[in-house]
Amino acid sequence: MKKTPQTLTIAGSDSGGGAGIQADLKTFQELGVYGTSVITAVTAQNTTGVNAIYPMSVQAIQTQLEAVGDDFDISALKTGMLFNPEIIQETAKAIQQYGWKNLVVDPVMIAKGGANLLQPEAVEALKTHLLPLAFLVTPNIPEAEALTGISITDVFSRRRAAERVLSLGAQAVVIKGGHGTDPEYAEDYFLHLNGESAVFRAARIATNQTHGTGCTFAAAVTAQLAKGRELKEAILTAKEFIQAALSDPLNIGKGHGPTNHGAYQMRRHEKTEVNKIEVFQ
Ligand SMILES: Nc1ncnc2c1ncn2[C@@H]1O[C@H](COP(=O)(O)OP(=O)(O)O)[C@@H](O)[C@H]1O
Ligand SMILES: Cc1ncc(COP(=O)(O)O)c(N)n1
Repeated sequence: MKKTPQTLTIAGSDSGGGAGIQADLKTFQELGVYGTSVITAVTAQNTTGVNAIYPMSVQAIQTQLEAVGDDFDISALKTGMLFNPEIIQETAKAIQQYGWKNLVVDPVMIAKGGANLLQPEAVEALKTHLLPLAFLVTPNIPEAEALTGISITDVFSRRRAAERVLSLGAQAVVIKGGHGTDPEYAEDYFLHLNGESAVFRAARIATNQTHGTGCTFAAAVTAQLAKGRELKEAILTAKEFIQAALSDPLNIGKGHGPTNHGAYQMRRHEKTEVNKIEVFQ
């Protein structure tokens, strides 16, 4: 009997439903994989900001990881908000113990409203314990700068930062361009340890409905990897998914609204064109 691909997200809960665990599970569902979750922290959050963060105890995280690891065949997984060094270490330990492959590390650091979702002292733990296990790391521009100490101002510094991330032990990196200054395009830069590189370019959409874009993008890559897609193909689908999710806004909340997780499948169903993604090798 054919089994549904099973995935795992290890991340924080967003009570507003647009980012974190909630965004990941919605994305998994939309892309046809089964999603499990380990909650690292509960945030009291909505589209206007993060009001409070309640990290889970290491024991609560360990037992969730065990519950998932002992029962499910995880084909791909992602990490999001990990908050502190202890949670990062526990997560890395379980990934190694269960031999989970296809790890997508979204090195979540700061929420759009400015709240710290990773303690500053945890950046080192992320570099030491988690990046060496990563099949793909998906930093946005400020996260890539924090991981590498390189200020990204042009395509050359972007390449150097990507190389530096790979030197920390990850197999591949995508530096996402949502925070870039180009008014026309949102460009994501891919670099693999085997030397392959690519630029995924989409038309920049003028919107403030961007809450959870990074989580959604990484979850979409994870879902596609779980289905056995090749890495660059998985990234292209993720880019199409986020482009559709940004193109059909839900207009929910008073601040940075969530993206529309249902838009990609809706557009495929209705055969509506999504803004084309250009890929430059
Ligand atoms: N305004 C936008 N228009 C089109 N794509 C965007 C826009 N903002 C972000 N993206 C895309 O969404 C994904 C998440 O990127 P980014 O916003 O940089 O991450 P994060 O949410 O982690 O800060 C990337 O593929 C990026 O190119
Ligand atoms: C629990 C949680 N995890 C992650 C994010 C980052 O969201 P974004 O994808 O917009 O960077 C968030 N705001 N809340």
